[in-house]
Amino acid sequence: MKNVNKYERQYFMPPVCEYDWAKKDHIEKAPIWCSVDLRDGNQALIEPMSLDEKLEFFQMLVDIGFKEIEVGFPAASETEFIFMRTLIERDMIPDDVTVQVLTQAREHIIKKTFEAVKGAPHAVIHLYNSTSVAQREQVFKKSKEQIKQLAVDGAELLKKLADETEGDFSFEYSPESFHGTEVDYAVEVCNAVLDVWQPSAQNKAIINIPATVETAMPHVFATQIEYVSKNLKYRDNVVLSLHPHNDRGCGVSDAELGLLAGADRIEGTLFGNGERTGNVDIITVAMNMYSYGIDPQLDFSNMPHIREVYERLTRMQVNDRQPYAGNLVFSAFSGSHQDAIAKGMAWREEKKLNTWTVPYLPIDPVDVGRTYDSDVIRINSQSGKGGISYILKQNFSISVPEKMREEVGYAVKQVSDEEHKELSPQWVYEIFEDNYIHYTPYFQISECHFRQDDGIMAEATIQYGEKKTIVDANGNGRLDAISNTIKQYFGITYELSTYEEHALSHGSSSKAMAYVGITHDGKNYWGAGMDEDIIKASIHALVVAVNKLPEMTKDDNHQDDRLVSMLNYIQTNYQTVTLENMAEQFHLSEPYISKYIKDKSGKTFGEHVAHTRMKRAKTLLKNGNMTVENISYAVGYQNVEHFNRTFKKTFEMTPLQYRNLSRE
Ligand SMILES: CC(=O)SCCNC(=O)CCNC(=O)[C@H](O)C(C)(C)COP(=O)(O)OP(=O)(O)OC[C@H]1O[C@@H](n2cnc3c(N)ncnc32)[C@H](O)[C@@H]1OP(=O)(O)O
Ligand SMILES: CC(C)C(=O)C(=O)O
Repeated sequence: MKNVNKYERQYFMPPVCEYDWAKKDHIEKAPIWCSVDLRDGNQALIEPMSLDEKLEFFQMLVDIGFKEIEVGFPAASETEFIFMRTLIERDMIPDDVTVQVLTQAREHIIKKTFEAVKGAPHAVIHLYNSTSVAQREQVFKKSKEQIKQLAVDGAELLKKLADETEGDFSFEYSPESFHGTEVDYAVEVCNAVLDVWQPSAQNKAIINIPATVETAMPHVFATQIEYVSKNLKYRDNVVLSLHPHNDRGCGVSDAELGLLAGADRIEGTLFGNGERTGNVDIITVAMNMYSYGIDPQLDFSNMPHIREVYERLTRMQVNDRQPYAGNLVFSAFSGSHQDAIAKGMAWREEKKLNTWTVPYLPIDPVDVGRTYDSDVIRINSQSGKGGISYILKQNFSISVPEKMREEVGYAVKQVSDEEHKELSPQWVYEIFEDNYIHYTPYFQISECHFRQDDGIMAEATIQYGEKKTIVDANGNGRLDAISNTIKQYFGITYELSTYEEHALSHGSSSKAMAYVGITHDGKNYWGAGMDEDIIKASIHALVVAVNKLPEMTKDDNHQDDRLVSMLNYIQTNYQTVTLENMAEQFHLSEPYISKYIKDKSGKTFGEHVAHTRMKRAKTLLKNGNMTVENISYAVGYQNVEHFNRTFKKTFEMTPLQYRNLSRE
């Protein structure tokens, strides 16, 4: 950065530096909050708010619990003036709320301001003038004495007009551009203004220290504020207020350290709207206190609503990472965070904790109107088994067995990695379903009967392609007996290593969920089943797991190499495959291929093609960036109607219904 020599520090340390503020480790109580959204926030908008918009915003501030609201700069524009008049004339200011208006230290502006506040039940008239070296020299071209006199003249006029105007008024003074002002001089000007106003216990004055342009580090600001607090006259009758901006990105720290240093009041805005980088974000300061167990006396429990109103009326956008309010601020995508959150939530439930200690979540998202389901654990390629299992459990009541989680995790992550997409809970569920429930089996058990006979005797109908064989075997339980029929029939070995089941309470269904893990050659293979009948669910899970054994996919006796090649050919060429080009590829006749596939796999050539195309179409639909027509062509259907019908038949819904479901 070659221009660095152009810059030098633009702030002053106080003549005496004390650091009592540094000995305090927390803020003890909520300050007086003053929202300046309708003034400082509004003056910084590309398009300032209209009268109706200001009225709606005002109401929201009242609902949040603000007791002091700077409603505008009435001398600035007709809208500002009328807004103030409307609040008074329509009696819209609640008894416990004080409105505040800003004015420069110029006679005609002050007079116009008093016209605006005439009849106010109670209003603060906020006077400001810049005291900084730069503005004394460059803007006002006045000496220190003359600038002080400008403030004093303004203060006197305020006092005079307040006496003459109907209504109840108190005063605030800001030495604007405080950071560019010698600290003792700023205090001198404030004290001169206070000498005019003579604040009392019944009629306190507000001295507001603005970090108009934030040029100092927060600890410097705190040290300055401690000096101001200790050197202001009438201190007991003065409310010391801060008005931090955020040019260095430290507005919140300025406010917090300034409160430790003796300030009583904070002026700021929602979401930090305001000039340039904005004013201090009151939500963050308040919620930081909340996270320490201090009631901020402001209600942000419906943050999504506050955010919606704010975005609509200001036409600003709340950043995804905005503390306590952004879309992503409670979301964990990464595996270790998700794992810790899921365990922390389980711990909390198990121990019935009242205090919040869940790792990675500074506050309970529910307290600001967010939900665990859609906000906290979100799945992409950075996610892990803990988070993925949490999603399946929270959204679909699927409790993946501990030992199965890693494999499920990798299956889900892989899809996100390949698609470069976040996966919705519905998508995660479908991956689980495709891999463990709807896994296309080479064999099935189409029927089975049990009888008590030295343990359990199972009689299973094993269906392989068109062929059905009834096999008997004993076992020490029903699943074990069925497993033995399979082992016996196929001549394979494996160990039934995990079996878990639970009821599925999701939605209106009352199904049972079963998970089976088998071990073969030191490797685990998993399947899951869902059925009203728990034994059917268990058998299904077992059959899926066994179908995944390498023996079942490689052994010539059971899995024809030629069939595998044909099915692979269909999978790879699903867009264009026909019996004709398969016949050419395999040097066989079309009718032969057709019959061969049906006999060996139990499904027709057309069903295999449609199934593969539909699976691909489903992925493309979920990606959301292609039209249904284009997807239809992409997966090999020239006729969109035909595509729609096939999709509906396969998934019992139209492509559009599916797309909408995936977005939810
Ligand atoms: C840091 C802050 O946010 S301060 C608040 C800033 N907000 C706004 O300015 C928004 C509303 N402002 C306005 O609508 C207009 O500026 C008005 C109506 C207040 C004044 O309008 P105008 O007089 O037409 O213009 P402008 O603001 O440029 O006036 C500048 C003059 O005011 C003087 N001035 C500026 N601020 C002050 C002040 N606080 N006290 C006394 N004089 C001041 C300037 O020195 C300059 O004086 P000059 O005429 O001798 O050169
Ligand atoms: C008028 C004052 C308080 C102000 O807005 C500022 O200095 O930022």
